[in-house]
Amino acid sequence: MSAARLDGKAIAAEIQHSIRQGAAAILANRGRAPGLAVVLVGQNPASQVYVRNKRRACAEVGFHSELHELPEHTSQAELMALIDRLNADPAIDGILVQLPLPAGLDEAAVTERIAPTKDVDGFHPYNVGRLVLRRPLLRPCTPKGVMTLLAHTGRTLEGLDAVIIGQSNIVGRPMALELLAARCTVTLCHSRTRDLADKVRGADILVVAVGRPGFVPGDWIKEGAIVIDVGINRTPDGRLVGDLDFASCAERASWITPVPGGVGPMTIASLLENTLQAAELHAEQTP
Ligand SMILES: Nc1nc(=O)c2c([nH]1)NC[C@@H]1CN(c3ccc(C(=O)N[C@@H](CCC(=O)O)C(=O)O)cc3)C=[N+]21
Repeated sequence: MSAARLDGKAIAAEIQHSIRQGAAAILANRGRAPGLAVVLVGQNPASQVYVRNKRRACAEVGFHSELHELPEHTSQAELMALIDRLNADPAIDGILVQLPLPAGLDEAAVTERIAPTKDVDGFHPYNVGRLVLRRPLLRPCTPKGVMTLLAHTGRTLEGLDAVIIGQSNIVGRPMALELLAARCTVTLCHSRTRDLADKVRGADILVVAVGRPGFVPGDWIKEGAIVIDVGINRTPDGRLVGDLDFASCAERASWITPVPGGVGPMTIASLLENTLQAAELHAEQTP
C-alpha cells in the first residue's frame, strides 16, 4: 500500500472559512468580534514564530487578538495579575499563555488561574476533567485537530486499536481520552514502555508525539494503518521534519500526515474553533 496524505493545511483552510462566518455572526449579535489574548513571556524564538502564526490566523477569520509580551524576568505575581485582568475583560473570550514558560514560573498555577470558559488551550483541570468524563467543554487543540483529521479519512474509528507514543499533558494524555471516547482500544506508550515496536505493529491508528526525528521506522507500521505525526523537529540545515521516517512509513500506511502541513495547521484551526466556542459561551451569559 502507498499512503494518501492527510492534508492538514487544506482542512485547516476549510475550517477557517467556516469560522469566519461564525465570527461575523458573533459580531452582529454582540457588537464585538471574538477576542483572543496571547501571553508570551521571554524570548523563545520558536514561541515567537508560533505566536505570530496564531495571531495571523485570528486576523484572517476576523477575530480581535492582542499580544501581551512580558520580559523574561516577570514574576509569578505579575503574570497572575495579568491573567486576572484578562479574565475580567469582556473583550477577551480566550486566553492563551504560550508554553513553555521561562524557568521559575509555575505553569500549573498559571493554567489554573485562567477562567475555565476562557481556557482555549483546554489545559485547565476543569476542562481536563470534563474530557475525562466524556462531556468536554474546551478541548486541547492538538488532539482535537487530530480527531478532525481522522474524521476526514472517512473511516469508522469504533473498535480500532490506537497506539499513542508520548504521554504529555498537552498531547499524549488528552489524545488517549479523545480516542477512547471515539471507542478505540487505546495503548498509551512512553519512555518506559517495553517492546514498543511490537505495540506499534498492532496499531490501526498511530499517533506519534515524541520530538525525535525519524523515531518511527516504516517496518513498525501495520499495513493500512492511519499514521499521525505530531512531531516538529528542525534539522541542522533548517528543514522541518516530524517523528516518522516518512518515506518508509508512507509505503505501508493508508493515510499519513506530512510535516509541515499536517497536525500543526490543525492545532491552530482548533484554537480558532475554541475561541469561537468561548465567545458563544460568553454571549449566552451577556445577552
Ligand atoms: N499554550 C500553548 N498552546 C499551544 O497550542 C502551543 C504552545 N503553548 N506551545 C508550543 C506548541 C506548538 N504549537 C504549534 C502550533 C502550530 C504549528 C504550526 O502551524 N506548524 C506548521 C509549521 C510552522 C513553522 O513553519 O514553523 C506546520 O506544521 O505546518 C506548530 C506548533 C502550539 N503549541
